[in-house]
Amino acid sequence: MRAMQIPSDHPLLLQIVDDLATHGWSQQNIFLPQDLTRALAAECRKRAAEGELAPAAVGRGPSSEIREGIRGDHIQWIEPGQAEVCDSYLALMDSLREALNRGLFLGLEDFESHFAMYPPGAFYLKHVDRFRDDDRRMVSAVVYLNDAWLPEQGGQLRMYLEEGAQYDVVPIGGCLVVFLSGEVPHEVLPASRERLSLTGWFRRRGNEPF
Ligand SMILES: O=C(O)CCC(=O)C(=O)O
Ligand SMILES: [Fe+2]
Repeated sequence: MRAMQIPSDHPLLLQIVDDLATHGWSQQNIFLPQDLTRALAAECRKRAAEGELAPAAVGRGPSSEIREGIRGDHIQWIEPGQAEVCDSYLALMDSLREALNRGLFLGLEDFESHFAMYPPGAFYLKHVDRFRDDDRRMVSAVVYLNDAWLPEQGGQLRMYLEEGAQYDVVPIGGCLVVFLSGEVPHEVLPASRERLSLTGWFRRRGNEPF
């Protein structure tokens, strides 16, 4: 798979920056190239088959716990150097990080991300992506890895926007959704089929002294 670095002034990235600045979120239906989407989906399925995905926890640190009544996805955190396809994804997200820093002066320093697999019927109740005791997450970015998804199969990402508005994203392969982590409550609706994605967060530096 080709390395996916693209210039941080690519029109698609500038569009995302502009959307975030004007309304706090952006949806790009054709973001990941089809071959990369397929390869990432295969990598996610392989890891699931090998038992590497684990039920996701709610919260952070010692108080985090598995609560399927809140979220029912299985995840695995991604590290650089594990797989070429994942490195291609990380390179693409790094270009987006640079574009966000250039356009919005967010001071984003790193990116953490995981594969997520929602079995049929699994959901993630309404939440925001920032922890009470850790506000480093600034921008959330989700890419979907599902072939030929139909709206009637469910699994939408529902975002709660200003003035009571709601917006649903159908998790179609190759689509990217980006939003301000602390400002957009959202939920994942249950689906009638397995739902695959990569979810990540751009983070700024913490407030530790020195
Ligand atoms: O998969 C999605 O559409 C969103 C997942 C999500 O909200 C999360 O992992 O925090
Ligand atoms: Fe979330």
